[in-house]
This record gives sequence, C-alpha cells and structure tokens, in this order.
Amino acid sequence: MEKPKIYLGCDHGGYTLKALLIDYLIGQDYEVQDFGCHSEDIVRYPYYAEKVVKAVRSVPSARGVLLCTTGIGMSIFANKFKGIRAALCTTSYQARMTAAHNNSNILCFGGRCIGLYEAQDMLHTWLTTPYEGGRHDISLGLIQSAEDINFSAKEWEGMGSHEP
Ligand SMILES: O=C(CO)[C@H](O)[C@H](O)[C@H](O)COP(=O)(O)O
Repeated sequence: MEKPKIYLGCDHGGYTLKALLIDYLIGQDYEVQDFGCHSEDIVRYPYYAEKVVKAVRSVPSARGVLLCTTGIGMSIFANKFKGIRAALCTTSYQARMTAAHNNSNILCFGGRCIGLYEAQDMLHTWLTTPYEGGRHDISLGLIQSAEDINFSAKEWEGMGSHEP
C-alpha cells in the first residue's frame, strides 16, 4: 500500500497531540504537511480545518488529520465540504471500520480526550486499512448525492425512500 501524504491541522486544544503525532508519522516515513496552529494560544479551529480540507480535496490520495479539544468541532466543520468524509474516532475499531467502510479521508481526534498511544494506534490502523468497496459504495453514493442538496429548495432523493 503506497503511503499517502498527510495534512494536519489543529487548534490550541489539539496542538500538543498533533506535535507528537507528526513525530510519529515522520518516524513511520510518511510525508506530512502541518497547517498549524503552532502553539497553545487560543485560536478558532475552522481556519485550520479549512486549510486541511482544501489540501485533501486537491490530492485524491491524500489524507488529513484534524485535532481540537474534543475533535467534534473539527469533524462538524470538515464534513460541510463536498468530498470530505471526516471521522471522529476514539477507538482503533472505529478507525479500522471507518477506513474499511466509509473510505474516510480525514481522521479527527480530541486532543484532550485520548492518549498518545491510543491516537498512534488509531492513526496507524486507519492509514493501513484498505477501503473494502462493494456494498459500501452504495452508501457512499447516497452520501455523495446528499452533498449537492439545498434542503430549503429540494429534498434529497434518498429521503423517505426504502432500501430495495
Ligand atoms: O473542541 C473544540 C470544538 O469542538 C475546540 O477545540 C475548542 O477548543 C473548544 O470548544 C474549547 O474552546 P476554548 O476556546 O478553549 O474554551
């Protein structure tokens, strides 16, 4: 499996864990790019998430890692953007499943919610588990169709429908 380029971003709550994960990734021979922030000074996480989202969208094989205090704000923000499948994980089982079933391209962590070794294991698992495709392509196709919907103007075609 070819190693993807990894783009990372954080706010003040994710800064410490991000710095440790960058060291880990470099030690594992991944090419990384850090979009900040660069200290624990208080910042607003959407600015940093946006940089990672843009980078991940511009390189199909790239992956992103976003960290804030809980990981929740980062994941909410990133998932607003077409083509982004951001997964907030707290266990290695979730990290494996989101790679295999959701083909997620951004992994989110709560920098003040998990420990370094758990985060390393989740990151390693996520980066080395291939997407399974098959039946999961159906779900990803439905997500893709929902990305274009403006709910005030039009209802999503999948809404109210039943599985065949
Ligand atoms: O966890 C977050 C959003 O989901 C952010 O990282 C913020 O750090 C969190 O909201 C706390 O913000 P504060 O400015 O440090 O109080």
